[in-house]
Amino acid sequence: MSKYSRFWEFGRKIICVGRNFRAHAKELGNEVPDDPIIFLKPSTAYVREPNKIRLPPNTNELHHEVELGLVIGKNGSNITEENAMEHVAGYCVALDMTDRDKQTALKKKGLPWSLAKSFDTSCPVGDFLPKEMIRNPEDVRLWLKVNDVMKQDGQTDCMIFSPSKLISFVSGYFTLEEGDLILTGTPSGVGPVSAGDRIEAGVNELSSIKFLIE
Ligand SMILES: CC(=O)CC(=O)C(=O)O
Ligand SMILES: [Mg+2]
Repeated sequence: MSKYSRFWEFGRKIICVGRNFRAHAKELGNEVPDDPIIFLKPSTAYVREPNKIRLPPNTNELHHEVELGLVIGKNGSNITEENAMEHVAGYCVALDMTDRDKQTALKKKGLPWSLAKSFDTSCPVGDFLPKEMIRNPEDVRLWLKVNDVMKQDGQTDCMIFSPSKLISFVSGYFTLEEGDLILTGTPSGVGPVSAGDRIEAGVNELSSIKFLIE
């Protein structure tokens, strides 16, 4: 068993990348960024099956975003793109649950997105997938169904910034530590979920998660 098989218990950083897929930036009317857009979630955002995703306070529009998670296995700062993958212990399927209404209101005021993105249970995660299980993280299918209807189905080769580029960029600002998780952005098809809905999501056919909205 890998040291990282319960990476969410390390209590480390969850570093998230926004607008890393052109089609998703376009569907929300956002510009395609010149540099990665980065935000953080606290470790209290983690939730695992069979626990449920809770609606944040006063939400009108909770959105699902399926993402590929990179689990960091080696500390480092100022990591080069060439060496970046040496710092990855493995992968997981993750959701970046987002209070879209709140995010839109905060964006209009030029304020940080934390309340919209970082609430308890905003980061459901699947099992740890050791690095050997995904030979090329730039060739992975990310999919998500709500109540058995496919809503997101994208390939990581459509990422604007590759996993290596993201690790190199982020590590120039934050020292990456063992057990950190990087969420690499969502493909298009994000949309609302309500109490009682069932989300199922996965990477390829390798790993899938099922969560109920409370
Ligand atoms: C607009 C967003 O919420 C950005 C984001 O999280 C993404 O994955 O893209
Ligand atoms: Mg996201």
